[in-house]
Amino acid sequence: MAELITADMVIHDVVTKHPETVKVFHGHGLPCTACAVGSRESIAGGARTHRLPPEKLDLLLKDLNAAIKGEPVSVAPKKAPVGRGIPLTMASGSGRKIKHVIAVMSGKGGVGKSLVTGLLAVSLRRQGYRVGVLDADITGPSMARMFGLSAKPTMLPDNRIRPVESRGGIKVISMNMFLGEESDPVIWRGPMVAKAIQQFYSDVEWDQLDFLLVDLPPGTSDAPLTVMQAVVPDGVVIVSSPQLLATMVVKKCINMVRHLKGTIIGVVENMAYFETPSGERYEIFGPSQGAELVAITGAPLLAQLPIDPQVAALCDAGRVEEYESSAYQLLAENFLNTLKIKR
Ligand SMILES: Nc1ncnc2c1ncn2[C@@H]1O[C@H](COP(=O)(O)OP(=O)(O)OP(=O)(O)O)[C@@H](O)[C@H]1O
Repeated sequence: MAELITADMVIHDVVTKHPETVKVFHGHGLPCTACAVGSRESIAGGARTHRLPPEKLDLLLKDLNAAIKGEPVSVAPKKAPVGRGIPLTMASGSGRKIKHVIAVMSGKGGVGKSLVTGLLAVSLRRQGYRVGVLDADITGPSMARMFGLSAKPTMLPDNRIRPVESRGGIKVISMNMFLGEESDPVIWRGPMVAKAIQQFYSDVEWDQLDFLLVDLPPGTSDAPLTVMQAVVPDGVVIVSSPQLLATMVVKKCINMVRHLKGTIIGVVENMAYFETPSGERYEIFGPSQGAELVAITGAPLLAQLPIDPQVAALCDAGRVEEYESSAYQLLAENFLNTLKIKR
């Protein structure tokens, strides 16, 4: 028997499973599928928000159930607004194949988002999790280089894309993999960038993953907005450095996540100190701002990472997976504890 759509179901789950219902929602005056809130809102909640009387809610449910059976509906199925948060469906997805989509963000450039993304992926993979990395920094991608990947992604039937797998088994997709030369520039306006990110998420055959880590470019404009509204991550990790300026700009990013009703699962303070071989610590970029970040976000400090020339050298050489560090192990442990994940 076909599944029945009921008022308590989450809009995101309904449209993910039945994309044909997007137009029905919209036809009934509920633009929730184009809003980040729709990812957590029930149908009844959406109806309340948009002041739909009970009899109209009943009619909406009747039409939704008719639509999934291919039967006629009572409203003209309007075209839904695109690109403003309709949760994207995964490639060939019957149900959700990725358990956790986590965005790594910072308002400020160069604080080490990519490094944190890469090393968190490595630590999780070492613990046996199935991990993917989506490099959403379309114009300044770094993931292919960090993992030493020069192969091109394979095109599958139906124009889907198979990501490139690292030596350690991490699935990676990055714009550089599609360029003739690594140094070729990507000179695109915002909508093109947004489209590429959407394709990296929905047209890539990620298969079953425990974690898809999304490395975002700095700032609060097109790319982070696309990820927050269209991909709708389950959580966001904020990366900062102790510099006051970085912290100030990072606050903008925290406010953006809040504004879009995202969940900050933790903060990471990178470049927190430098430790000499004899164990002396120097706070090169000033005293830690970790406590302030915790106070602002209400989320735990997942790690304070040292400046380590070795990690920079390994990233440049495409050998990030060879890096060993207790600080990153702790980052992964705290991350998993925060999410309360068991293998
Ligand atoms: N803790 C660290 N120790 C040593 N080098 C680091 C550390 N963190 C980052 N780096 C180096 O600093 C540079 C910038 O780091 P990264 O690319 O990760 O920053 P980002 O925030 O992703 O930058 P962008 O704003 O360009 O996206 C890289 O060369 C990286 O290897």
